[in-house]
Amino acid sequence: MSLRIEDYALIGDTQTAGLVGHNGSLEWLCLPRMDSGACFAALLGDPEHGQWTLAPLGGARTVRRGYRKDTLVLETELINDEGTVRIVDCMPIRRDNPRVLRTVEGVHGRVRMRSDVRLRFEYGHDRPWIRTEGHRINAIAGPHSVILDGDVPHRLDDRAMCSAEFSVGAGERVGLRLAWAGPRQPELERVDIAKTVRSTEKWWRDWAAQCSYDGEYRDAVVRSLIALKALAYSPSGGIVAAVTTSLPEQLGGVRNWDYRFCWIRDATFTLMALLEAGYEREARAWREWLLRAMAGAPEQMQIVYGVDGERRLTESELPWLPGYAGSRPVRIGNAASEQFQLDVYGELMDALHQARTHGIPPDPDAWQLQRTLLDFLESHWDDPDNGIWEMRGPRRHFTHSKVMVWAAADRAVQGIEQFGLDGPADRWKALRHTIFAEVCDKGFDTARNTFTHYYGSSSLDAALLLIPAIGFLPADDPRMRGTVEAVEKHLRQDGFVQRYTMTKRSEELDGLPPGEGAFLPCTFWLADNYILQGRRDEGRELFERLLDLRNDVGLLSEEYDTGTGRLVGNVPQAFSHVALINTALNLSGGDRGPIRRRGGSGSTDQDGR
Ligand SMILES: OC[C@H]1O[C@H](O[C@H]2O[C@H](CO)[C@@H](O)[C@H](O)[C@H]2O)[C@H](O)[C@@H](O)[C@@H]1O
Repeated sequence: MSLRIEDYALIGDTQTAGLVGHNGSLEWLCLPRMDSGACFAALLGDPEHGQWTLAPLGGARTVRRGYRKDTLVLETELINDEGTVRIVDCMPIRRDNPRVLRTVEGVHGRVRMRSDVRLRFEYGHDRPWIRTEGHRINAIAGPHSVILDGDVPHRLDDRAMCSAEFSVGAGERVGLRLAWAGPRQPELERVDIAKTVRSTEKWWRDWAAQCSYDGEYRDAVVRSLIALKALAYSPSGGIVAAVTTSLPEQLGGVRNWDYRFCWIRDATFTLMALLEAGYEREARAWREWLLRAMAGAPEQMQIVYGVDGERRLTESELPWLPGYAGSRPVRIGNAASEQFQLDVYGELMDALHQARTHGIPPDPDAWQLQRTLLDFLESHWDDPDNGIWEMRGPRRHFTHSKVMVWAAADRAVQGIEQFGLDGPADRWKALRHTIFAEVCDKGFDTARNTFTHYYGSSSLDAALLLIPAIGFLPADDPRMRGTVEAVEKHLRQDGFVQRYTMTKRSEELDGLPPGEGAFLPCTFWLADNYILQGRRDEGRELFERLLDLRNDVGLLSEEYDTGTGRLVGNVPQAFSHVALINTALNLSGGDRGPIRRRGGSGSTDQDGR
């Protein structure tokens, strides 16, 4: 039986990441990069697909679990009749090889422990050749070579499982290390595990200390920032949407996607939250990643890239994996990479505009890129697209997509007016005005007093809750109030918001059978609208309900299944943590919250100019 998605905690080294269950079992680990094949994939299958269990012999229950304050160093305390142990898990920030360090500390009594390591490369498909070299195990298959060593030796059995039994008494410590090396890398040196855990802890604390937010939700905000930092691939500055693939949006369903890639949209949202919280270095690194990834012809711009800017993210299925809770297919790669999504241009222009506003020194290449994008948009803004929700059905004129092209034109105009950049201001103003008028005409249903999902439709889209944040219309505009009411009435489920109207007919729209959880970022956006409308108490109440959905270590996935009361979808999800940070800052910031500053710059076309 799989653990629940909320039973997992994250460890990572800002280049790759793993998930540890509340029972001390490491069930997901991709080496050497976040998007590499997993060597532990039990999360999407069973122990034979790769897993490292570390637990008291004969069972135990978890008494406490949490990260050491302001770090990504995880502690899991387990108890049984013999006593209590604490497992400390982390991945040191990488200088050379990716490593997982697992330390068992005796807290009370003397506890007999067992470590079982099943290394299976390529998502549980490849059983490696495993050799014992003294105290060390070495598992090799193709490009992978993993060593397992530490204070106690593991022995290999005939089922390719490496096991160790040992005991720890109060005050004693046993350290274990798993490290990846490429095929031609030199012999790995032994490390002082305790010292390395301490330096990892310090690294995260120093990073968290840079956070400029010190409001009432500081702990939740810092935990989310740490999750985002773990999603940023440090060698390039790319930011992945989540560290997992194929955790289902509906338990047992088919909406299972690979999120270990850098969506321009998710990454720009992430960047803005990092900027708001004082992390400028990450913002610069992301801009560099972006310029490299997007270099070339604008018509070839993708909506999602690999962590190093790779373009080919071919989607395929892994038929040997039964999927999380039987949710098939398990997919790697993502066909959304071939989609056309207009909103991305607006998000990108907005992110670069916010970077300027925050005083990040301008980069001439970045402005040149923006000019090229605007040229492209001038002749393509009225093409149908796949939209923010990456619809796999026919392309349409999504209202949110057009609003975001308006945002692209608006930020370009602001670049000229506020920062003295060079460009055809009158042409871009005219474009902005044309789009504004068209959206208000074709994307708004006057009879129902709401913006609609796509031109001429009667269905709804929670992405339109972003309109005030973007600055297209203020939150107290009657059309926006009407849209919020419609979302409350038709897209809410037990208080949480679904992305868009989902009926049997909507299968034609997204190309998938209906059924998924409430989308957590959309629910945060509803809270933002309450705050902007002056309904602060409702905003706070909804925000605190969302905070309660975090698991015991403060992590959120993408969606929440209100029926079963469980988190669903990939985890930890950047989109959800970004939205959490923004709403916390909006609640604490009063008139200076990010949403006001971002959308309320007064450059809008509200009067239809
Ligand atoms: O619902 C179908 C689509 O679902 C995924 O996209 C979602 O996740 C993306 C990454 O967080 C996000 O940018 C997008 O807005 C979401 O709809 C999936 O990646 C797509 O392939 C799929 O078509």
